Amino acid sequence: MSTLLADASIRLEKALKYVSISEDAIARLKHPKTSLSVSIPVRMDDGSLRIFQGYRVRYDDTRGPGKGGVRYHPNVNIDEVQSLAFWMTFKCALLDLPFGGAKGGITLNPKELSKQELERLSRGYIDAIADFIGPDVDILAPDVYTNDMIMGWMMDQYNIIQRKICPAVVTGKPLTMGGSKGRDTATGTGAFYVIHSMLSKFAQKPENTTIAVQGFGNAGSVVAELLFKAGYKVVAVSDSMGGIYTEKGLDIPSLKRHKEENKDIKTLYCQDSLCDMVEYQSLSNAELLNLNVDVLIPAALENQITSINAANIQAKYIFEVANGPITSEADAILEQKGIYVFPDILVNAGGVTVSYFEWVQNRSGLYWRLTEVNERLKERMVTEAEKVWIIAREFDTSLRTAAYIHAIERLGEALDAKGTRDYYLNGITPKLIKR
Ligand SMILES: NC(=O)C1=CN([C@@H]2O[C@H](COP(=O)(O)OP(=O)(O)OC[C@H]3O[C@@H](n4cnc5c(N)ncnc54)[C@H](O)[C@@H]3O)[C@@H](O)[C@H]2O)C=CC1
Ligand SMILES: O=C(O)CCC(=O)C(=O)O
Repeated sequence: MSTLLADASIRLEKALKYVSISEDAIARLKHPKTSLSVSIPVRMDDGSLRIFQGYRVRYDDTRGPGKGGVRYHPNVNIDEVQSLAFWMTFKCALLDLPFGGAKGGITLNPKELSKQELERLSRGYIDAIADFIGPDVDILAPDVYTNDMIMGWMMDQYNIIQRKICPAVVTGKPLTMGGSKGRDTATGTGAFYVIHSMLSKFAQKPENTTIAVQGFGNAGSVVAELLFKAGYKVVAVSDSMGGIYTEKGLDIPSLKRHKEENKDIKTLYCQDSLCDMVEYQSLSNAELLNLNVDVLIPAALENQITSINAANIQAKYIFEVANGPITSEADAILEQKGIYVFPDILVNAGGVTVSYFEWVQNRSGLYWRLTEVNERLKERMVTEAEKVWIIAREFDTSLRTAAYIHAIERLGEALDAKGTRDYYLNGITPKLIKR
């Protein structure tokens, strides 16, 4: 069984065949630059001491400081964090953001901790990694089961250690602490811009388009709501407890409100978890993936579509809002079936793009209106999606390979421009591999 990072690297290998890039740059792109593993002691509310395992990986920082979220989840491990940092590297290059790729995580189920325990843990994480982060070094942000409140604690802890105010060390903060308008909805909004513009290429009209969304958190619920408002028929959504389906289309704003009140999404339509089988059906996360819909949006976790279930997918288009929801083996099966897969490093890049805007605003001290943030976001997302589309047609590759080609060209150029000390010492020039 290959690791997640090994599987992620297969995408890099595929794209390398089409790109002029030096052997040195390729060698450097295959390994994370820094992988930090820390233990975080936390005093629990009952007086006991619990040690949590945390990570921060900086995969590459050639194009700028490391950038990436922090995940709190029971399955967090070093392989997952390295893969997520790998994806961040290519995502930032694809969107032409002046950042490298990084990611962090803590292995825990945050639902089992009190708010006070969560705050002590978040501050403890910053104590453990403070020497390895900073506005010009590596910048944090939210990811699965982390949010603006946690980002606020992290920024405050970093300020305490530095004895100065450093808002640009963390993005996705509360607005009152220097957060950007629109960061809370940026991942879903960016995904909506890509989906809407790409579906128009297939003359896919919103009112005739059925959509299923797996994952109803920060990313999934926002994209589902925007698609609903644009007239698309969102027929199924799910969260970690399972999902709900109706042929006539769900009322997404009501579902969102229901979920915000900490309720199971199924209970809006079903008194218990067993639904009235005529109009609404409850379904598992696995069943949602197999629905006969036009568009499938995985917006939860990685490895959801694998060699085991890829043959059952019926959607015509998949937009990856989650990071890494499809394995490389499944990619091949979906390609054979003629399914268009729009890759994570493009589709979910709205989050980091507005994080970049937040970092810029923190450093300039001048804050933007929401319309300004969203206009700039749309312009970047649609422009880079269009470039990916053109590259895929030019080289007759999948959209994923095209996205990697586009990102690697930018990364390779930066890696070679930087050079390495041995060139200066020996006068060697890097060998280019020509396509
Ligand atoms: N938050 C952000 O800015 C960004 C998030 N992403 C990616 O989007 C995905 C979702 O992240 P967020 O929405 O931020 O997280 P979140 O913590 O806000 O929501 C996660 C959602 O997934 C659901 N979920 C958890 N396990 C599940 C399972 N096994 N099956 C189905 N649903 C499940 C949860 O119930 C929740 O609704 C992740 O892959 C993340 O890396 C990507 C780019 C940026
Ligand atoms: O906003 C950011 O800096 C990173 C968001 C993130 O973790 C991701 O795109 O996967």
